[in-house]
Amino acid sequence: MATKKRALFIRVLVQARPYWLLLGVIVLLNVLAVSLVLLKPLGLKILIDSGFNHAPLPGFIAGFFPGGIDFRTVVLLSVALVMGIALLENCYKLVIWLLNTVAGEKLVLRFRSNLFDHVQRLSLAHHDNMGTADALYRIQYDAANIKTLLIVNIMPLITSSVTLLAMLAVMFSINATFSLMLLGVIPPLVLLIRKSAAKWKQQWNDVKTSESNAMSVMNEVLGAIRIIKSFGRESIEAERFTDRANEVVDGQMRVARASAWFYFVVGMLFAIVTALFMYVGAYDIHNNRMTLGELTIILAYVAQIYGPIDVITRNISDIQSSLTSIKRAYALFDEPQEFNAAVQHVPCPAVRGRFSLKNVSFAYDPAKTVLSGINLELQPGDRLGIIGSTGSGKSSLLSLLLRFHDPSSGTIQLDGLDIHSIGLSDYRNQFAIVLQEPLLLSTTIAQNIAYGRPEASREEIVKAAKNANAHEFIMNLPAGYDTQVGERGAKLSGGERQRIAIARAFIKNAPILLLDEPTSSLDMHTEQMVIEAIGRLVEGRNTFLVTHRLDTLRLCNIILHLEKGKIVDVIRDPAPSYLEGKKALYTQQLQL
Ligand SMILES: Nc1ncnc2c1ncn2[C@@H]1O[C@H](COP(=O)(O)OP(=O)(O)OP(=O)(O)O)[C@@H](O)[C@H]1O
Repeated sequence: MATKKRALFIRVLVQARPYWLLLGVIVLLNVLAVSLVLLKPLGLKILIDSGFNHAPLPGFIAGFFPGGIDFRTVVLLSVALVMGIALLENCYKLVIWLLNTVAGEKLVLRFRSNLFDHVQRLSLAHHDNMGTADALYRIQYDAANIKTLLIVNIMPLITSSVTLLAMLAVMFSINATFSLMLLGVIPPLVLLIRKSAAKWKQQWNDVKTSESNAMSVMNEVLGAIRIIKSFGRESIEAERFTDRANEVVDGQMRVARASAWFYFVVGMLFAIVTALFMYVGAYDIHNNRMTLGELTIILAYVAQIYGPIDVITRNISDIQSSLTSIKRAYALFDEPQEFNAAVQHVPCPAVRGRFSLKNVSFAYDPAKTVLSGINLELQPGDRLGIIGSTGSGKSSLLSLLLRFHDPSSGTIQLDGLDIHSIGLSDYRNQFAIVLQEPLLLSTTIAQNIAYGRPEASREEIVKAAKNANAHEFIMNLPAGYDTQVGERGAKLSGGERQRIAIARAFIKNAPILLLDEPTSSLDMHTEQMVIEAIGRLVEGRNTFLVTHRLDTLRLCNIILHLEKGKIVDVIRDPAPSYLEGKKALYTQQLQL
């Protein structure tokens, strides 16, 4: 195993640490179960040798019958041995199967949970770049390969290796020539299995591709059925589907032919070995070099030996593909989290709200500056309205305040402390946010409102909803506060979702408020209700409000105008004429 693979394997073992004992028990049971496999033909051997040919019983059984044994007892003993071994073997299988399931599922659960937890803590820049599908695939499918590797690949590999070695050892003790002959068959058999496995894999992939081609024809046709009908193309599309479906049949036939040939060759190989052993064995028995019972054991092992060889060969190559998937899952683990645990952070002191931005610049991509040279001083209780045309950097400024991203240069201070020196979750806890598209979770209205403070009482939830002008519509819903909002709040209107988001901000009671276009997707009537609720919410809190609606700006005492990432002006306590001027400018821009 290359060094990298070995390092990865060690990482997997460390990840599996809480289950080492369980995995150890499974290995032990598997190895013990091998002795039962070996003992399987013993009953038959005793029946043949001691029942019919009057040979003495094997030493470890003879001790139980000091006075000798009659034919009837030998028969009963053989039958009892066959039954007893089968019973034990199946009990073992049952226990091992259950333990494998417990260990496998727990391994996956722990790995997935750790990975999920880690992914949530990756920077927003990472999520923006990678998207969600890739992370989802790695957590859902790649991580599950930890079970495949340890339980499906390695456990059977250990068991089969021990079984194979033990069978060869027993055979060797009975007849060295036979075991050496069998050893000679193993290398070509391994080669044959490896070559065939690679070929089958490719053929199965081809079958899957043909199947998905046939499916896509169906999908396309049923999705565009009106056009198909209007052009009268039904028969041609049916032919197109049949052509693709025929490729599936051809592919399946190729797999079937290859498998049939493989099993024919393997079957013949073992028939030749069995015939050879019978031929040589017959003379050995005739010349008293071996008993018939011993030959029976050897032939039984020959019949069983293909299983372990097959398992070992296939699993060695499957381990490679499991490790490749696990590597992808670990690659996600190795992405640095946004919070650097190595840096000592101070707890956030009680927020007074003095924000100071000094020469702050920022770029998502070094080639394009989004904010540059931002200088701003805010006093406790200030309500800052941020305006500017689309793409001017308003939301990016909020992202910097929330530490979703870090400035490329410059500093942001809160009450004299660099915000990067404050513990991240402690810092973010000082904020409540309301976005243009509020994100609700698929639980009840009450749980959504109490999201930032799950311990809130029902009275507090109702009070927050009343403050957010939401109580009335909530009470009109069939289950009131216990109504399920559906995925992302799909069962509620935009205005209702927004008021829930405002209630959520009320209940969090954070000293700093960020609002990003909270009213821009609402109709006029709803907007008025939301503005009224926001008016109550901003009282006594440091507020950053991004908006295109200049009416909403009347709630603010400072206006910051951004264009192309730079400050155009910052006006404290603007006169109504200033706002009117900005309104005129915006109307002009919109007309353009
Ligand atoms: N995650 C991102 N990655 C790269 N570029 C981004 C990202 N988010 C925004 N930008 C770019 O940064 C610039 C500023 O975007 P930002 O969203 O801050 O503007 P905005 O003033 O809030 O615009 P709008 O009013 O349309 O919401 C834009 O050019 C935008 O394309």
